[in-house]
This record gives sequence, structure tokens and C-alpha cells, in this order.
Amino acid sequence: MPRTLDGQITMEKTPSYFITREAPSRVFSMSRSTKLMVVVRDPVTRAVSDYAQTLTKNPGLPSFQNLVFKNSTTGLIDTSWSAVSIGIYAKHLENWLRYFPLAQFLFVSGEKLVTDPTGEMGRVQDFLGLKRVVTNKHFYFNQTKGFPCLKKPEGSSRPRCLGKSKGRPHPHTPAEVLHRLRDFYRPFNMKFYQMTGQDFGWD
Ligand SMILES: Nc1ncnc2c1ncn2[C@@H]1O[C@H](COP(=O)(O)OS(=O)(=O)O)[C@@H](OP(=O)(O)O)[C@H]1O
Repeated sequence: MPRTLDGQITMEKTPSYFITREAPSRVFSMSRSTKLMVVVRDPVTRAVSDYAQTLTKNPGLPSFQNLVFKNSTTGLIDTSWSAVSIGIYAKHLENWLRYFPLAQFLFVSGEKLVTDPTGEMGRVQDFLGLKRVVTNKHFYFNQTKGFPCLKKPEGSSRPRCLGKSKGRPHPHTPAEVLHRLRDFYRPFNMKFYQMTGQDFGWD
């Protein structure tokens, strides 16, 4: 980590921290007053997105429905598959709450980042104690990409969207498979809403 000078904020982004067992104690020993931000999205969509990403690296992968069930007859979900286990947010948060109080967390809605980037970025700036410099005027909705993009990134006069790997099409997955997965996540989602005091509206 670089040295943080007065008036500066040091940020570090590692998605796997949230799901890594030993991460909270390590972060705690480095800085117990750090602010923690977690971007979460519907775990069902997240699992399919995760699978879509792996598929680009390994096109011979079995289908989503082949991987998601431990037993497809009983509909038992394979929680040892990382695409499934990462979305059990309540379990991961429990591990972090052993070290950090809830007040040190901001949970960012992945869905709202797409539908209302200004609002969600407003929450981020407030949480970090920053002036709301990123506002409505920084975003536009790019119809081709199907996502919000930056009108004018810093140091450039041209608009910029996130890369091709962000917002890629998801493979078709049978509705009953998604339905079963949704049932699986429901109690964990409820627990997560209760723990965070935030309803993400995933049901
Ligand atoms: N503005 C904008 N542009 C493009 N994509 C956006 C944007 N905001 C959020 N998203 C969502 O970000 C998802 C990919 O982010 P990840 O952090 O999961 O990507 S990665 O794992 O690091 O590749 C990606 O998920 P997929 O749609 O499943 O590809 C997007 O839904």
C-alpha cells in the first residue's frame, strides 16, 4: 500500500477479499478504522455472470445447469462451486463482522450502479466524506452498450464505457434452474438484508 498523505484517501480494490476467510483479520491488523465497500448484485444473476466469464476462458465447460446441481433429481445445489458460494453474502459478511462494525461498511447495489449510477456514486462519496463531485453530468446511457458510460473521463475529452468483458451477454439458462437457485438463495438474501438493514430487492 502506498503511504497516505494528508488530504489523500488510499483505495484498494480486490473482489476476492470479501470471500477470503483470513482477509478480515489481516485488514484489521493493518487498519482497524478503514472503510469497507462491497458491491453486491442478485446472487442468481451473479452466478450466471461468473459462469459466462469462465466460459470465455474455457469454452468447453459443461453447461450452467450441469455445474449448479450436486444432484439434479433432488435439485440439491452444489455450494462447493465458487459461482454459487460467492453469492452467499450473509455468510461472508458474518466473517467480516467479527472484526469490523457495520458502520464501517457501505453496501453498493450492483443493480443501482446500472440504473442510477449518480445516486449510487452519491452514496459512495458521502460514505467517504467527499464532496459530491461525481454527478449526473458525468454519465450518459449508451444504448449500444446497454450501460451507463462516462461522458468525459479525467484526462480525456472522449466518452468512455467499461470494456467488453463488463456487460457481456449471459448464456441462456432454463427458467426452472434459475427458479431453484433463487429458492436456494432466498433465506441467505433475507439474512443479508437483515444484517445490513438494506433490502436489495432480489426476490
Ligand atoms: N456501466 C457499466 N458498464 C458495464 N458493466 C457494468 C456497468 N455497471 C455495472 N456493470 C456490471 O459489471 C459487471 C462486471 O463487473 P465485474 O466486477 O463482475 O467484472 S469482472 O469480474 O471484474 O470481470 C457486468 O456484469 P455482466 O453483465 O454479467 O457482464 C455488468 O453487469
